[in-house]
Amino acid sequence: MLQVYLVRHGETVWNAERRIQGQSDSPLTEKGEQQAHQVGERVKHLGITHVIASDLGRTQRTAEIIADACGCAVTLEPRLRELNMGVLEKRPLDGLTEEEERWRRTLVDGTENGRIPQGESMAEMAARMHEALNACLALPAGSRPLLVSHGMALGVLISTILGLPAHAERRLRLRNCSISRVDHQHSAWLAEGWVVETAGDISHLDAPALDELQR
Ligand SMILES: O=C(O)[C@@H](CO)OP(=O)(O)O
Repeated sequence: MLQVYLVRHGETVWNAERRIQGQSDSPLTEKGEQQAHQVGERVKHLGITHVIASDLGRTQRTAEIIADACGCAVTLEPRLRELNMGVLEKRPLDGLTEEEERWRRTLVDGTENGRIPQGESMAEMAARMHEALNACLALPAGSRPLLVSHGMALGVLISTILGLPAHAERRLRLRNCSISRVDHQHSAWLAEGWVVETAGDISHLDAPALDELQR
């Protein structure tokens, strides 16, 4: 059985400001750095062998802190990036025009191939996230990877493993530096392949963490 840990990055400046990031980036806040250290403390005795991170700055920084605690190196994986949110990136969630809010809703309400102008669909993101997860199956036997990614990206991955539509991620709260785990296993009882062990665990954090854009 392969166990894969999934971590959302620590709190960022734009998370705290309720500003949409997507594939744009803002740095971790001081609290975000602390959260990453708390993940490191939590996972450092779990035998993590690989820390694999989205190549955006906020995930790289979170991954460096966790990898330091685990004594391993960080590998960058662009397929773990957050959803490309096109023209809504860098926009404040509370300041969207009516048209922008309609684009956002089309994205998250299950409209087939719904996307923000110049952005990516949930299905496209789900496909690349599954590719990145499945790539872990090629690691040497006995590996225990930890992936550092993003709120919607991980939410879509977990939702679709469960057989739910991608936009079901809106019903899954993945706070900054929450830990989830999925296992790839062959069981006589559970479904073959990936199963979800835990989602959104924040018991290692000592202060309330934001969910995506504090929603
Ligand atoms: O991009 C963002 O602003 C949020 C959206 O959910 O994701 P994350 O903070 O996890 O990158």
